[in-house]
Amino acid sequence: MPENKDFLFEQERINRVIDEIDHKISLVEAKGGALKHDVVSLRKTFWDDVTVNLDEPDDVIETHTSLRQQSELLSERERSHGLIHKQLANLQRLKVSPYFGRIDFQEIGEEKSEDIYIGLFSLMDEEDEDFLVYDWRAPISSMYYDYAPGPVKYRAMDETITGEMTLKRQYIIRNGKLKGMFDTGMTIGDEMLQEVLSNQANPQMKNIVATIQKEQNEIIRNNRKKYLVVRGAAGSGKTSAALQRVAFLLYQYREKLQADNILLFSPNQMFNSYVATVLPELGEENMQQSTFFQYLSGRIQNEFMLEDPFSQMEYMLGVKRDGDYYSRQKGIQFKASLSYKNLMDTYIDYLSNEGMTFKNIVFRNEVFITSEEITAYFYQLDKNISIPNRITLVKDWLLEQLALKEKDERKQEWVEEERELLGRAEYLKVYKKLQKEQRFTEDTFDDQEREEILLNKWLVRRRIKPLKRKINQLAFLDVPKIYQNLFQWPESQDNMPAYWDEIAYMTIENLKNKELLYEDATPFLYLKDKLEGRKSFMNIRHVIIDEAQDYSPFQFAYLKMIFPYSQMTILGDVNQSIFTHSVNNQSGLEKVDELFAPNEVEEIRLTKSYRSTKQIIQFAEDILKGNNKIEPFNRNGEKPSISVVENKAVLHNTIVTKVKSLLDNGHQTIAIITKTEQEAADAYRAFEEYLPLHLVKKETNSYEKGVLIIPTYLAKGIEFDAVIIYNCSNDVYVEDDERTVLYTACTRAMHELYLFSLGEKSALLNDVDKNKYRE
Ligand SMILES: Nc1ncnc2c1ncn2[C@@H]1O[C@H](COP(=O)(O)OP(=O)(O)OP(=O)(O)O)[C@@H](O)[C@H]1O
Repeated sequence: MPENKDFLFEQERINRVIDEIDHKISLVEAKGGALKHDVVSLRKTFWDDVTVNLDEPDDVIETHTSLRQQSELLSERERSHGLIHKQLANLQRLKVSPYFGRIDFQEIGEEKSEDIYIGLFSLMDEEDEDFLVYDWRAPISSMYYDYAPGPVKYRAMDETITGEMTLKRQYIIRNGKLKGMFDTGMTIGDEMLQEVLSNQANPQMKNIVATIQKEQNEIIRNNRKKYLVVRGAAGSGKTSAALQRVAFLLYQYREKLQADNILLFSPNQMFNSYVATVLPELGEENMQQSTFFQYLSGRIQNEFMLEDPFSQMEYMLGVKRDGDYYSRQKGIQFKASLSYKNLMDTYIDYLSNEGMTFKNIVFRNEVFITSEEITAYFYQLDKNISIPNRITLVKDWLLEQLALKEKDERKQEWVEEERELLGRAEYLKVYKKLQKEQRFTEDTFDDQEREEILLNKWLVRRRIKPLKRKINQLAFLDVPKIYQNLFQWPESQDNMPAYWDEIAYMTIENLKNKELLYEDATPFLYLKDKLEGRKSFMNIRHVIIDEAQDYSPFQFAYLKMIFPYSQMTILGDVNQSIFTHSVNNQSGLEKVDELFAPNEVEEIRLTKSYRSTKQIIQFAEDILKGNNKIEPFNRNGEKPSISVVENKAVLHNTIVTKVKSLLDNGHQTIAIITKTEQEAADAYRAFEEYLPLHLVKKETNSYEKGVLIIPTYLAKGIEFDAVIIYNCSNDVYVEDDERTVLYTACTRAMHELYLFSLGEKSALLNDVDKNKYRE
C-alpha cells in the first residue's frame, strides 16, 4: 500500500534525523565539557593571570585593565557555556519529536522541489549544508500555516518568493516514533486539531506551534504597525497567539531583542503561572510578567492604602443596587473615561499658572521653607518652562537652600550637645568613617578644634541627609492634595457627570483617610507623572496586554504614555468585560480609534473558537443574546445542562455527586465557578468536608489540578475540563450587564458544562434557545 510505504519512508527519515541529533548532542556535550573545564579552571586561577600593582598611577591603570580582561574572558566562557546548555536542551526536545509538519515546495525557476520539514528548532545535516528541520519561525515555514497545496508565496529578506506547494503533511511523533500522519488539503488539518483539543485541560498552557491557524499566524508574524489590536471570542486563541508571537519576535530579532525587553500584563497572578511554561517549552526564556495592579501598587503603596481591582469588583458585584451603588458606579465609569483624562489635562494646564500645592520643608521639627515660599518660587519661574522642568528647578533651589542651612546649622547649639552625647563606641565609629574618607590623618586628629569641626559637619550631614533624599525624590510636591483639589476645582463643575457631588465627596473622604480607590489609582499616577515628568520605561520594547477589555480608556492612555517607544499587542474580547468600568462601552478596547493614530494601529479579528465543544459555544453565545456569532471548532460533546434545585442542601448534594462522577470519568480539572469571592468562600465551607478541593483567592498564584472553587474574575483566561456554575439563579445574575460575567464563566469549559440554580434560573438565560441545553 502506498500509504504504508510512505509511513515507512517517514519513520526511516525520523530515525536518520534522530541519529543526526544524537551525533550533534555528543558534539555539543564534548564542547560543553571543554568549556565547563575552562570556566572552572579560570575561576580557580583567576588571580594568577592578573597583575596587581598599585604603586604608581600607571600600575593602577594596568592592574585595572588586566582585571577587566580576565573577567571578560571568564564571562564570555560562562555565556558560551550557557548557550551550550540551551543548545543541548533544544536538541533533547527535538529528539522526542523532531518535527510536526512538512511541505513540498517547488520554487518558480527551480528544477527540483524541496521537502521542508518543520519543527520547534532548525537542524542542519552533518555537513551543515542542508536543513533537516526548519524552525517553525523561519520565513519559509510561514507557508505551512498560510496555505493549502497549490500556488504559494512567502517573504524573506524583503523579497517575495513564489512557487507551488505540492504536498502538505502533518505528523504526530512521540519519543521518536511516528504515531500518525495526515496529508491535508486544508490550512492545518482538522485531524490534528481534533486530537489536540480533545485532550484534558492542563494547569499549564500548551504551545500550539503544530496547529497554528492561518489567522493566528497573521497575528504571530505581524510586524507592520506599532499597535496590534486583536479581538476574538472566548477560546479563539488570543493568548496562545500572543505567546507564540513572543517566541517569534525573539527569533526574528534575536540580535537586538531579549526576553526581558518584553512585558506581559496578565489579568491575575494565577494566570501568570498558567502561561509560564509556554516559552520555555519553545526553547525561549520567559518575558517579564506583571499584573497592572502590581505595577500600580508598587508605585502607590507608600502613599496610600490602595484598593485592588478585585475588591472593587467584589463590592460592585456583591452589593444591592441602591443610591451608593450608583454613585460609585458613575464614579468608576467617569474616572475610567477619556473625558476624565481631558479634564485632568485642563487641570494640569491650570496648574501651570496657579494651584500647585507643596509641603513645608521641616528640619528638626521647625519649618525651614514654607509651602507658600515654594509656591512663590515655582510661579515666579518662566511659565513657558514645562511643569516637570520647573519642579526640577525648584528641587535645585531647595537643595541649595539646604546646603546653606547645613552650613549654618554646624554652629548651632544642638550640634554641640549631640557631639557631647556621642557614646564612645559611636565616636570611634565616626572617627573610623572620617578616617576612611581621608578627612584627616592620625596626626591631624590630635588637633582638637579640627576634630570638633569635622564631627559637627558629620553630625549635621547625618541629620540633613534624609531630608536631601526626600527633596531629590520630589516629596515636597503634594500630589495627593493636588489630586484632591481637582474635586473642588471650580472649573470642574461644568459638564460634570451625574452624581458629581457624590463622587467628589466620596473621593475626598477616601483621600483624607489615606485610601485610594482602584478607579483613582491610574488617574492619580497620571497626574503625578505629568507633574514630576517621570522617565518612561526605555528597556521595554514590546508590551502585551492580555484581557485588554478589562482596561479602561484612561488606563490605556496611561500605558501609552509610560511606554512611548514600545510596540504593543493588545488582545481582548468586550463580551468578557466584567469590570464595572468596562461595561457600557467604557472598555479601552472600544476606544482604540480615539487612543491611537489610525496609521499606527492594525486590527485583527479571530472568529473561530477552539477551547469548548460546539455545544458549549452555541449555548454561551445565546447568553450574549446572539449578538455575537461565534464559529465553534467542530468538536462535539454533551449539551450543557441547567438544574433548578429548591434549597441549598439539595444544591450542595447535587453538586457533590456531579463532581464525584466527573472525577470518576477521569476529568482532572474541574471548576466550580461562583460570581463573587464571597460566594466562593461560602461554597467552599459547604463542600470541604465532602470533596478534595482548593479555594482560589486573588492572591493564589498557581493553578493546580483537581477541583477548584473560583470566582469568575479569577478564572479569566484559564480553562477547565468541566465547569459547574454554582448558582445561576435569578437572584444572582440579575442585571443585563451581568451577561458578560456569566458568558465568561461558561466559556471556561472545554468538555462539559453544568449550571445549577437555587430557585428560578436567571432571566438572562431565557434568551438561550431551549434546544441548546438539557433541563
Ligand atoms: N491553533 C490552535 N491549535 C491548538 N489549540 C489551540 C489553537 N488555538 C487555540 N487553541 C487552544 O484553545 C484554547 C483557548 O486558547 P486561548 O486561551 O489562547 O484563547 P483566548 O482567546 O485567549 O481565550 P479567552 O478569551 O477565553 O481567554 C487553549 O486550550 C489553546 O491551546
